Amino acid sequence: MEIILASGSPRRKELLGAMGLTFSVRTSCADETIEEGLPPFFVVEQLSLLKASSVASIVKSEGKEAVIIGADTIVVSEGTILTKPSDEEDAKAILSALAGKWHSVLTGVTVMNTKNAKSESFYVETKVHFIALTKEQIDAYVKTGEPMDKAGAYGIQGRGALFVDKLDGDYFNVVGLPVCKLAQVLKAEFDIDCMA
Ligand SMILES: Cc1cn([C@H]2C[C@H](O)[C@@H](COP(=O)(O)OP(=O)(O)OP(=O)(O)O)O2)c(=O)[nH]c1=O
Repeated sequence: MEIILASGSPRRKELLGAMGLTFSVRTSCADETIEEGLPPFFVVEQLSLLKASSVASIVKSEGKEAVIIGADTIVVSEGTILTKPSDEEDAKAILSALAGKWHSVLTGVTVMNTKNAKSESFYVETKVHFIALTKEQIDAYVKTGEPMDKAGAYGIQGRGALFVDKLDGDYFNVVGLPVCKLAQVLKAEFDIDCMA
């Protein structure tokens, strides 16, 4: 069965590749608007489901079958959901809110088999702590452009690593894909064994 990653994220492509799987990539055109007041874990699971379903309909309309993987990552700071910054000012405001505190990074994942309509959604939470940051440090980081396509306005895999002094959970979950949990779900529910 063909495996399709329903994501335009280069990080997710790299991580799924590192799991040893052969797959293709199709970008979803799902509407990622977040309804107010929903619990963050529900939001990420729903968005991952939307992304996977959107690609599943295209695959089905082409008369093909596949196992589709969709994912979504958000940052939660003091109960507020932070997605990608809308502009540089927003990125600065987000980073100021994260500085000197703990926040959570949640990635929701949906795996869907179009052949039998089996679908599994789950999420993984990683807690991340930032050191205190000065306005100058935040401005300099935003100038690099790194924050603009990332939830929470930082990339732990890049210069954003300089802000992180503590982490509790799966590092890869922060980068966009909880590879260990995903491998377990693929094996248990979809008979796809990454370790074979
Ligand atoms: C916190 C953090 C997020 N991110 C990224 C992971 C995700 O790509 C992105 C969150 O946006 P998403 O909407 O989850 O994903 P995306 O728009 O990049 O890709 P697609 O919807 O097509 O799957 O933030 C990092 O790369 N490093 C980090 O440290």
